[in-house]
Amino acid sequence: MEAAPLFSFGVIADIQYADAEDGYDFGGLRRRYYRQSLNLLRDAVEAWAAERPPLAFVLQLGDSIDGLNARSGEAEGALEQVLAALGRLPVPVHHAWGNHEFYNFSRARLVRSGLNSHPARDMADPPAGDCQAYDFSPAAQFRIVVLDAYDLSILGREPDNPRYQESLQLLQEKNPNDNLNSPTGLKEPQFVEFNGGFSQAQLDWFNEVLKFSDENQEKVVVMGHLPIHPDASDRVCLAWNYEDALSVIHSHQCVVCFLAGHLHDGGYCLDSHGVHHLTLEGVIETPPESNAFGTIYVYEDKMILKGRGRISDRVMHF
Ligand SMILES: Nc1ccn([C@@H]2O[C@H](COP(=O)(O)OP(=O)(O)OC[C@H](O)CO)[C@@H](O)[C@H]2O)c(=O)n1
Repeated sequence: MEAAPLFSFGVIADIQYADAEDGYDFGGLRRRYYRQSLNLLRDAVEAWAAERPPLAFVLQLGDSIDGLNARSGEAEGALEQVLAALGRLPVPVHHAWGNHEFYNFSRARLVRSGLNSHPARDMADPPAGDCQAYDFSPAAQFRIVVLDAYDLSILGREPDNPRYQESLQLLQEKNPNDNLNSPTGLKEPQFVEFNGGFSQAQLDWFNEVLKFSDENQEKVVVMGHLPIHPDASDRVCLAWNYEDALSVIHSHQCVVCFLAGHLHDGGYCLDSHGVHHLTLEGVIETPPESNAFGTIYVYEDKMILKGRGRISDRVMHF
């Protein structure tokens, strides 16, 4: 029998709840179960809450409610429902922010919402007060880093904000299409409005966290809404400057796994530096009779993912 894990945690991505009839993705091929996604979340919470020993925390990888809510004026109510479901867990939930958070809320609103899981700020944090990037240590010699993949973005900030202007300039340099959500004809197809990237300030902070972890022989799991490895994603769903994030990770020894959402079909690769990149299947495109969540059991030398529904079991050695 397997020895007891050091700790375990839940993972879930792209719930995209809305009290709306089923629809389809932009391509018209994949069904989106907007209303049912809340029931799948509740089932996930029930399964996690029953686990013994209890989980240490849950990672919610972003896009908790769908952009449809902004159009129907139901964003606050939809978020309340999702947070109430997660609130039944007796453990902390750490939230990444995705594009659908920004279709519904400004960054300023998110900072004051239940999706702000950032602990009390200290001097080592990234400079921008509205950046959802932080780290914590759930157990000796392990660290979790939450990254904000929309720190560079035209979503979530007012046009008079300098970060918005910097992001718009970069996006327009890379994407000459009239519709900035369209990747048609792009050499770097990730440069679309529904993605974003990491500011230099965030990358510098990330580098310092990983330096500390290297020096203290810690293993690090990183999470963010957008995937950063082309073999764990289609090229359209990657973070704008995914290569910069990868360079930071690869200049250190400590990172063992990068968890992301956004690509609802999911993906996985083990990269050339031994880092596991796991992109989780999205709840929103999961039929009501299935599900898409998992529990990760952490050991000294591996993580074992027990997937439910569309998410496969996986052993990730390090
Ligand atoms: N080729 C495209 C794709 C999308 N759009 C528009 O962009 C907005 C966001 O798209 P949406 O599918 O809602 O984003 P998700 O985060 O749910 O999914 C991301 C990946 O596609 C999942 O695999 C929306 O307004 C689309 O209409 C576009 O114009 N052109």
